Order: sequence, then structure tokens, then C-alpha cells
Amino acid sequence: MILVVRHVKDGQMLLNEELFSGIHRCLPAFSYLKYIMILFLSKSTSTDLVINNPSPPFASCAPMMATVVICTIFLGFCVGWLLLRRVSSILDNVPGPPSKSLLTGNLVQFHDANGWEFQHELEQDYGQVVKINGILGDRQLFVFDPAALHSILVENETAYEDMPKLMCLSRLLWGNGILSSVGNAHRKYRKILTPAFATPNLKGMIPLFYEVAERTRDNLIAPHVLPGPQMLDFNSIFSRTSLDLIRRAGIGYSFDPTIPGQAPTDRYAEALKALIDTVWKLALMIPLLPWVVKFIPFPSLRRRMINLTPLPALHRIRDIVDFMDTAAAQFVRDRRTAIESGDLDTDAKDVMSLLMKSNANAESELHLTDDELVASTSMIIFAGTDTTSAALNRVFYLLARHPDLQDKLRAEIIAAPERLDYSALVELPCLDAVIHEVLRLYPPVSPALFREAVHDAVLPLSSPIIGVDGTALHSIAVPKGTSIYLATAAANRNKRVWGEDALEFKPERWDNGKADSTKTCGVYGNTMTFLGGARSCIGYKFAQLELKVITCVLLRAFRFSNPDPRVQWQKPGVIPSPRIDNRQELPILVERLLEPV
Ligand code: HEM
Repeated sequence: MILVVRHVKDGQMLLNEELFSGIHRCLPAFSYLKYIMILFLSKSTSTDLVINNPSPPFASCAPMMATVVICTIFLGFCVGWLLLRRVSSILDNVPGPPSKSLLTGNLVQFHDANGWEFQHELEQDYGQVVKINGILGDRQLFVFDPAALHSILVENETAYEDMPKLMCLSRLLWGNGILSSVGNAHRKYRKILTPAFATPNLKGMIPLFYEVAERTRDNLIAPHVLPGPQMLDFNSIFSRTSLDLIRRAGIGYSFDPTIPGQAPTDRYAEALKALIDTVWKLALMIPLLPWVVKFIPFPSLRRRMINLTPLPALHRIRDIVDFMDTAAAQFVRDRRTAIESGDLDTDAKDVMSLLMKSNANAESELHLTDDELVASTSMIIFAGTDTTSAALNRVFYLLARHPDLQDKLRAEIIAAPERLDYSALVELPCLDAVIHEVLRLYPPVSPALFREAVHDAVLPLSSPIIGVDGTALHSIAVPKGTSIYLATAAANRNKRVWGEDALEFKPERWDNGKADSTKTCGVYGNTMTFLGGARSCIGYKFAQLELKVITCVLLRAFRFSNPDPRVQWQKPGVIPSPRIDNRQELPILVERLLEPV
């Protein structure tokens, strides 16, 4: 599908061997077959020329028939061999749901809009590691055992990689950056990006968060609630707010948010949203990407093929990627010029300014090229936008449904100064508990996090599961190429970690740091929302601070209630979103508490 891009280096493409090695290894044999066909055909041509030696009836068809027979036998052999590989596996003893289809296994149930429910069933009905069926009976694992997650993300991290297919997708969309790199290249990005997210820099970003929060209050909400309580669509408000947050504090460029009901004026916001939706429409083609890149290594040729392919979604992706790429490249050029000419505000606090300033002085092995900076810009915007708006949607939906909790939280906020600094924000106990509990019970990126075993490995288990044959399994042997779903939502609701009330929304569980006795490798408090280990979310403190600032500013000014009862939380892509009749929407009743500024 998204064959557009510029930066793809052939050698970096990895194949999902478990799914593809069979077919891949057959390719030389297919070429051989083609060779035989050519031989037969050329032989047939030459017989035609021997006029004086007439052939018996059907003789001229014989080579063709032989070819067809050989092809059929060979193809049958290949398909049989592929299926045989699936017939028995070392993972068969791991319990899991029956396959729904020979072709797609459980994947449709797992990934459709209501996939959350199916995943919830897995977590309720089976052990902390569940086997599900993939394409043509490929065995995959759904994992939320704390010891197994620790092994995948920390202890034995090099044995597992982010899905090569998704890496390939993100490299094609944005180029080489933190989300699309592995090994040393990834470590380089982490090393140069981490300081931008360190506490002293985050402290400097808080005024930027307030600026955006107050703009949301004054421009997006207040004008609509002047005549009295109003139902407003908070999904669109928070989409604009989260993009504004990342543009202001992430890349240091701001724009005026649009008013709900009017057409959005910012093309970048539209482009980002449209990109994710459109890519998801072609999700079934993602597994083919590493192949496409391998066999069509030239971006210009891939582009020509896209232009010729009559798939409107593909053309849309091409145009969006072009647009985002141009915008990010322009941004990087302007920033570099400003740094070189000394015009960049020395107090600029946004992530990209900090990154580009430190990049200008970085040692050569850490230095990022302009292309890498362009990729980083797009990736930071991508990673920090929909995630934040999904979290804001949940926070305000839950506060609207829990009026007592909302009143308690508002009282805490009103008792504090209007603009809080870093330490005050992290110390408001009710605010801290609400944000932690929302992120625990409803992780915004879930359950769409994948890894693939790059060599044979063993998954340790914190408690044994009972295998299909009735024996207790204390660990699971994982063959190379196995796809693994990191079941973060299931981990966050694991009764063995959180107790019998794990499924309840109870912010008070965070009182006195009760929820904090370490049992998992999550970045804090046993939650896997931001993952753990070397690829954990680099922006997790940034994200929590922005959620806190928005909550403080909006709860001071408004009361939220009565979310539309038709709202359903669905997962059309990787991020669950509120929907009514298949439209993304979150109507909540809002009334003004303060005089407008
Ligand atoms: C509530 C909001 C957020 C959630 C739930 C979230 C969650 C995550 C998760 C689960 C990952 C790991 C993905 C994987 O390895 O497959 C991740 C990675 C990442 N996140 Fe976030 N994120 C959030 C907000 C942000 C923000 C605001 C930023 C930037 C300002 C950000 C930047 C990143 C980056 C750059 C990575 C890639 C890290 C790496 O590969 O080393 N995230 N995020």
C-alpha cells in the first residue's frame, strides 16, 4: 500500500518469517517452474518449425498440458506444505479460543470495531497468556502475565522486535525516526530525545499547556455555553486541543483552533486524522509491505505504481504523506536557519526546539540528519496527538458520569492557585488519582501493541497456566517469528495485580501510593499504558501534565454532565474512540460556572 516514500533502505526491511518464510522460500522454486515453462514453450515453438516431421494429434498440446500438470502438482505441494507447517506447533498446548476461519483465524474478531470485547473475553476466559489464531492457522500470543511482559520488554528485550510490518509502514509514511528504528539507531534517537522530556524542560512547558487550555476554554467552549447549558461534541474539541498542545509544546508552532461546527481551517489536523483512518482502511495490505519494499526498492517506481493503481484510498495516503512531509520539512528548514542565524528564541521550550538545539551541538554519532529530524517531527506529532485526545475524552466522559467525583476534584482545584507549577500539579492528590485511574482502566493505545520473536525464546510466567493437555505450564517456548500482542489493557485490569475490584473505576485505589508496589515493568504504578523498557513512551510525563492542566482549567470554568447515552467506545483503528452511529462524537452537557474572561 503506502509505497510512497523516500527514505526506505532495502536492507532494513525485515520479513515476518513465520507468516511468510514458506512462500518466500518457494520463490526460487517458482522461478524454476517458470524456467521449465519457458523451455516447454520454446520447445513447442521449435516443433512447429519442423514441417517435414508432422506431430501426432494433440502432440502440440502436450508440453502445455505437462506444464499445467506440473504447475498444479507444484502449487498443491506448496499449499500443502504451508498448511502442514501450521498443523502442529509447540504453541498448541497454550489454551485459547477456537479459530473462526481457516484464512483469518481470530483476527477479524480481534481487530474489528468491537475487538475490545473479544479481548476482554480472552482475558476473562483464559490464563495470562492466550493463544489466538492468525492467517492460515499461524499461532499468535496475547500476553498479560507480568513476568512474561517483563521478559519481552526488559530482560530479554533483544529477542523481540516491534512488528517489522508496522516498522515498515511507519518508515514508509514518515521516514527513519524513533518509531521506525531498531537497535543502535533506536538507542541514538532515545539518547538525543530523552533530555527534551526531562523534568526541568517539562517545567518550562507548563505555561504553554496553560496557554492552550485557556484557549480551549475561551474559544472552543465558552462562546457556546453563554446562553445556558449546552450539549457540545467534546471529541472534536479535544482533537483540536490535543493537536494545539503538541504543536505548541511539541514543535513550537501554534495556530488558532477552529470553532466546533465550522470547517477546520488547519490542514495539518485534517491530514493527520485522515491519514490514520485511511491507512486503517487498507490494514489488510500492511503484511505485504516488507515484500513490496523488497521487490520494488526504488521509491520513484513505487510512486509510479501507486499513481497507476486504481485505489482512491492509496492516492489519498500518497497526498496526505506528501503534504505532511512538506510541512515538516519546511518546519525543520526554518528552525535550522533560525538556530544558525541566532534568531531562535533562547527561551524556546518546545520539544523540537530543545532537540534541534542539542542536535546542533551533538557529537557526530548522535547527530540527526535533516531527514531524520523531519521524520521525528511527524512522529512526535503522530505519537502525541490522538493518544492525548483519546485520554481527554475518557477523563471528561467519566467525570461527567461521576458528578460527586467531579465536585470533589473541582473543590481541590479551586482551593489551589489558578496557575499551578510543576510540583503543585504533581501533588494534587485527587487530580493525580483520577488521571492515573482513567489511564489504567482505559489505556488510549490498546490493545494494539505488537512484538515479534526474532529468535526462539522462552517466556517465563509469574504463575503457571494449565495447558490444553492438563499439565501446568511454568514457562512457554516461543518459536522464532511468533507474533505477540502486548495486552496492556488486560495487564492493567489483571486481578492478580489489582485485586478483585480491578474492573471498577476507583480513583481512591491510588490514595497513599497504594497502587504503587511494583509488580510490573510499566513506567509507573504497575500500569502498562505507556509500556515499559527501552521502547516505553518517551512522552508519558508530558502527556500526564497536559491532561492535568486541561482538567484544572476546564473544571474551574464548567460543569460537565449527562454524556449522550448512545455513546459507544469502539476501536476502528488502534485508538478506542467514542462513537454514535459510526460517527466519532462525544456529546456532553456543559454549563458555565465562571463569568467569561
Ligand atoms: C496519554 C497519552 C499517551 C499514551 C497512552 C502513549 C502511549 C505510548 C505507548 C504505549 C508507546 C509504545 C509504543 C510501542 O512501543 O509499540 C509510546 C511510544 C511513544 N510515545 Fe507515547 N503515548 C502518549 C502520549 C505521548 C506524547 C504526548 C508524546 C510526545 C510528546 C509521545 C511520544 C512517544 C514517542 C516518541 C514514542 C516512541 C518511543 C520509542 O519508540 O522509543 N507519546 N507511547
